[in-house]
Amino acid sequence: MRFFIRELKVLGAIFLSTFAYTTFKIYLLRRKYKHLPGPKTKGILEFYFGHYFTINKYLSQGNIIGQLQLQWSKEFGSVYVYQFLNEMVCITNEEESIKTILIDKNFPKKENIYQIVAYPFGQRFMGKGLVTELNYEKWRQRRSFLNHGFKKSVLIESLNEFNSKGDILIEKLLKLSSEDKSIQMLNEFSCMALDVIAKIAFDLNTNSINDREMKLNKYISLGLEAITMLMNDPFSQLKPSKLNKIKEIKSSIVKLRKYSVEIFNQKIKDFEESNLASKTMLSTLLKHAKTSNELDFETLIDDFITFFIAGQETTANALSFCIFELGQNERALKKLNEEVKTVLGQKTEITNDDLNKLVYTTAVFKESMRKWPPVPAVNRRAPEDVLICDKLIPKNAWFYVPQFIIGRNEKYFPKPNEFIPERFISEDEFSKENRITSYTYFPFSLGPRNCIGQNFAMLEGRVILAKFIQNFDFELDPNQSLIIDEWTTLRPRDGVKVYLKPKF
Ligand code: HEM
Repeated sequence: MRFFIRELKVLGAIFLSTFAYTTFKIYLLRRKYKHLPGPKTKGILEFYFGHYFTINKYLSQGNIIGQLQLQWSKEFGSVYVYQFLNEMVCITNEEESIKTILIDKNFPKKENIYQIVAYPFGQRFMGKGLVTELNYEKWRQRRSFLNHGFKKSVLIESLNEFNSKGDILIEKLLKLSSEDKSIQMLNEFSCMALDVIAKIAFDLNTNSINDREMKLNKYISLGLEAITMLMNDPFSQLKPSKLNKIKEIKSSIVKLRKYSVEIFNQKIKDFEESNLASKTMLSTLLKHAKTSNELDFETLIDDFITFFIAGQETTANALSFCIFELGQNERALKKLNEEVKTVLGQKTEITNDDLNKLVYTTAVFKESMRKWPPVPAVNRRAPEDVLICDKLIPKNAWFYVPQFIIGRNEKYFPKPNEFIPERFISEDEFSKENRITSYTYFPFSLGPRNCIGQNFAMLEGRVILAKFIQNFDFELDPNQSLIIDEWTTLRPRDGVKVYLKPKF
């Protein structure tokens, strides 16, 4: 009994000292950021947890975090901070500050956030792939040899592949449209985008557009859901209500890896037989792996998975948002229809010349990424003190760099909640009222760690949007919610359901 009491005392002492230490650390943290504006915390609970409860309540009401941050931005100005558990999140919506963080200082990615992306719930997901590689030297080496394949001039050679996957999608939509049911466009775009990246990057014929059993989409979605769950609520792992979901997610990530290893091994065999003559991204990776001691098999799989995820989700969401907005904006849809009819008529093979003429189509794609940037923010850490909007931000601050919020800053984008593609057309008067620069509009991020696939996405997005408009009239199904979810990427909750009417 006496032994038990002694144990209890020791445990009590450990608990008390941990509690005192945590309290002191949080007190110091809050003091360091006291000079900065931002929503204040109330009471003892918020002293420890910051705005954790406010944020989770807000999200549970069907909102995305960007909307709350946007409200705070309007209230607290161009730079502000809020506490989230034991960290301070620093948000700025000023052009100059974006330049400082992403270009001039080129602050590194915030380690613990990208660690979640790499290993959600401890499962290797993107691992040390290009998005989540935090070792600058290793990343730089890989990025520099991969860059070539993503140059516009190189990708234009693959326009036929974008066209042919687009045609398969149109065929499928034609069939579905005869069934007199509404069609969920996000689903269809996701399958198409998966097939495009599989073919162009890895010379793989996944045919998920026509293969309902293709599981890759589901595995990827669940992995992304895991990341968002952990970012919004690091305690989700401890909540019994989430246990089944987490089990499903973990098993899905394991299956994704297993599937990737299988196809990757098959591809390696094919490539060895063809002496790595192909010019796809996969052969570039394999060639590099042969000459570099750094790149092991698991990292190759990480990159394989990374390119599937980064190349599929984002583009599919961007395209779905185009349909989402066009379905609610008759005027823009009419103009787009007219342009596509004039430039393309009934031709099926879209060339680079056609794309140059599809000015309004390009503007629609860009405007939809302004309102709904598929990647709504990137996370950086300041390894040194830095002046942002004349305010001193302390070393190690967490910068949440929000494409979503800047895209809705009235100073740069008048009528920010309206969908007005003309703001991206330099000849249009309205574009002059906007201030669109690399630092106010950056859906693909900025600086050395910007999106390697942006040319790819711009080609794919415009080809597919133009083909869709060329072939169909459509109406949004009124029986759907227009709520937007954030699963790392932004996505329409009901996937944009439409009724299609073929034009020909
Ligand atoms: C509309 C489509 C797309 C959007 C909005 C988008 C956006 C972004 C953003 C914001 C980043 C920076 C992420 C960060 O710093 O955390 C990024 C990185 C990346 N994206 Fe994209 N992306 C798109 C399409 C693509 C495509 C089609 C590919 C591949 C073919 C791709 C591959 C990548 C990769 C590999 C990175 C990491 C680059 C690096 O760190 O070196 N993305 N993308």
